[in-house]
Amino acid sequence: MTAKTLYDKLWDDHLVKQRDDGSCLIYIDRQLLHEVTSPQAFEGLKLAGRQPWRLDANIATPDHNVPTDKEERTHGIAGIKDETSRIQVQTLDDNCKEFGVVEFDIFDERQGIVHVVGPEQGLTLPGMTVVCGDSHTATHGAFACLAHGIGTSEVEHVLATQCLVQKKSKNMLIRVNGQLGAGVTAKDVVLAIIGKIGTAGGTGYAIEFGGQVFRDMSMEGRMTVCNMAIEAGARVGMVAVDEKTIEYFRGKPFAPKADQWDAAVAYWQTLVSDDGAHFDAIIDIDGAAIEPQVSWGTSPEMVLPVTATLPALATAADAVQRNSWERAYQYMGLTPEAPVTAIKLDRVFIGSCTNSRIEDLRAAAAVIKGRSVAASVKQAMVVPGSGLVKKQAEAEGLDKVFVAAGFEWREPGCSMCLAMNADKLMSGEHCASTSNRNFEGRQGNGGRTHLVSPAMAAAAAIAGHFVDVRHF
Ligand SMILES: CC(C)[C@H](C(=O)O)[C@@H](O)C(=O)O
Ligand code: SF4
Repeated sequence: MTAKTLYDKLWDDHLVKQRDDGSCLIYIDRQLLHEVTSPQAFEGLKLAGRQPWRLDANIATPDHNVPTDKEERTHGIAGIKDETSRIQVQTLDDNCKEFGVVEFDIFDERQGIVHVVGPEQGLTLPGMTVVCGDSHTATHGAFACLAHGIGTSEVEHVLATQCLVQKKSKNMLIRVNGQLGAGVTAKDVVLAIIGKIGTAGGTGYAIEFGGQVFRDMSMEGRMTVCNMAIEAGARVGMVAVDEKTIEYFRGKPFAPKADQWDAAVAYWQTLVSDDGAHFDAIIDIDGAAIEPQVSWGTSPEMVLPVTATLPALATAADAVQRNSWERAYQYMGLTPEAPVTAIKLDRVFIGSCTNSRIEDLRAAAAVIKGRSVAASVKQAMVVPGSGLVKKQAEAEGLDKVFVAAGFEWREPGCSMCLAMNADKLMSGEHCASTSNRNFEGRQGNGGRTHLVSPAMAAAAAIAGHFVDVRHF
């Protein structure tokens, strides 16, 4: 039997049909739905007079447009001020009721960002194909799933047929060897990877993250890394199953129970790349050399260790890079060769599907405890990824740590990760953000995003500028 990669196994286990031109039909086990990319899909079903092919494979929750302000939130959908946002969330509610799709609605404590909610509920399980009309679906690959984002017409296709037309990607292995230093987290690992391979480095590949650093990493950390596989150009990021993966799902509401649990675990344990499996590309990185990272520009690959100075234009690899750096400097209002630690912050955002899980909030709170947000920082906010993360954090008293330091403690949603709700940057403002995208206007028109880990964002909030959290 030929040795297979994890990706090959997941692919082969779901392949329904392959055509001569290489296009394939794969079976989809789970579809997650949110309010932004599902309305036309449901509309398409209605027009064609179709029903979902396998209703219980779908699950929905509103996340992008929901207000995170406590007072606004008490009014439910009616509390959403922006009309388009309100209609989207209402439409998701209506469609779920009409078709019978289970929805964690705005009042449900299980509501949250789809990529936080899926694993938390055990709706995402090892070995599944998971899709969502959302590019950060790669997050679920942390559980050895074949998970990727799809477009709205594909959302409709999956609703109607439970299948998807796909072409197989090539296999890439990114190994981060050795051990991370203290204060260096999963977010720093993935930013360092993107800094090295670039935002096109993974194009055409399904990336498996391997090596000691990922074996040592928590499931939350693995999700953070896979979440940003898309920012490295790949649609898919994965980590092989180990004991941690299996333990994560024990007792989760939608995870298999009793006899089915043992059978599932037996299958899950096969979800690793075989010895000698062929990878089309292998990249090795020394984990010990990774420092806390800060993005300085308008692409995740414009990223540096916190100890660095911003690049001189003369060091650009070519004219294309020089131009993009020049433009980024202009947009970000920064000067070449200035130290990263000289970047001052107007706002701090701890949240998003990259870093809003309990471990992220604990890491931020550990830095913040007993300290206060700098007077020069206009707003610092913590937005838990789901109602259950919020509840857990409150049970641990983390909310009190945040509030005592001057942070706002918000309701779950995508929030300031993207300017689709009331949480936005003003033009020219610099934000230390634990999210995953930093292109122009991402967090609000003219807003300037710096991608960092929760611990680095927390330290920046206290200091008012970036600081090396390892010595803070
Ligand atoms: C709105 C949605 C389609 C989008 C995505 O696909 O990723 C959003 O979640 C994002 O992060 O930009
Ligand atoms: S938190 Fe941000 S990246 Fe994640 S799904 Fe929401 S908008 Fe997209």
